[in-house]
Amino acid sequence: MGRKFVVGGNWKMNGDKKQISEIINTLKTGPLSPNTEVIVGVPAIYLEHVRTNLPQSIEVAAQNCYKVPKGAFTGEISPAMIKDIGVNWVILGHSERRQIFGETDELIAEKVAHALEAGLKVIACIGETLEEREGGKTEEVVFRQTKAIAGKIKDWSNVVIAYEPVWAIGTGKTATPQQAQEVHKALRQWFCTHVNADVGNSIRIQYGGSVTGANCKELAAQPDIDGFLVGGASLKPEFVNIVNAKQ
Ligand SMILES: O=C[C@H](O)COP(=O)(O)O
Repeated sequence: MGRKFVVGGNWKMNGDKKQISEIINTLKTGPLSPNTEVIVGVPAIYLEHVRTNLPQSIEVAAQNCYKVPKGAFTGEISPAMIKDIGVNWVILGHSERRQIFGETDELIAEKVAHALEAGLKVIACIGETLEEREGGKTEEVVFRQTKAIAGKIKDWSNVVIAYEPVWAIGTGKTATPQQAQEVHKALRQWFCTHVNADVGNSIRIQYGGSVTGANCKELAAQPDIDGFLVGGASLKPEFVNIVNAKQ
C-alpha cells in the first residue's frame, strides 16, 4: 500500500495578517496536487483564522503544544484546545524547540503521546547536528530520538516523522538526495526491527532542511522520502511547486 506524499509548511514565528492572507491566496490558487497531503504549521495566535479561511482539503497544524489537557501552565496550549478550534495536526520536537527551548527527548515523547491520545495527528521531528554528523553519530542520534517516542506510543498510524538535519535548517545547505535517502532508509529499517514491519513500511518520513522549488524534485524521487517539512520556502509562492514535487 502506497504512502501518500505529505508536505508540511512550517511558518515558524513568521507572518502577519497581511502576509498570511497572501499565503492563503497562493494556497487557494494552487493548483495543488490531489495526490499530496498538505499541512501548514501556523503560529498559535493565527491558527483559527487560517483554519477558517483555508479549504478543508488543506490541513492546519500547531507548531507545539503541552503534554497535559489543561491546568496551571501559563503560556502553554493543549491538544484539546487545538482540536477545539478544528485543527487536527501538531508539529512536535522541532530542533528549534529542542535547542532553543531545551526540550528533551523525554518531554517530546510525552507530548507526542498526549497529543495522539487527544486525537491530534503529529509531525514528530528528529535530526542530528553538524557536530553529530561529523562525529559519525547521525544514526545513533535519530534512533535515540525515535526510540524515546517509541517508548511512549504503540500506534504510529497518526504520526509522520520529519527527518531534519539541523545543519540543513535555514542554512541553504540541503542534504543531498543520497544523504537524505540513506537516513530515511535506516529509519524505516529501525521501525521494521524495533516496532514492526507494517509500521516500517507504512510510516511516512518527510525530509526537512532548505527544501526549495529547485531541489525538491530530486529529493522527492528518492524511494524512502515521503514528503517534506518546509520552513522558509513555505512562506513563498514556490511552496506550490514543492507540494507538486511528486506528480
Ligand atoms: O521545519 C522546517 C525546517 O526547520 C526547515 O526549515 P528551512 O526549510 O527554512 O530550512
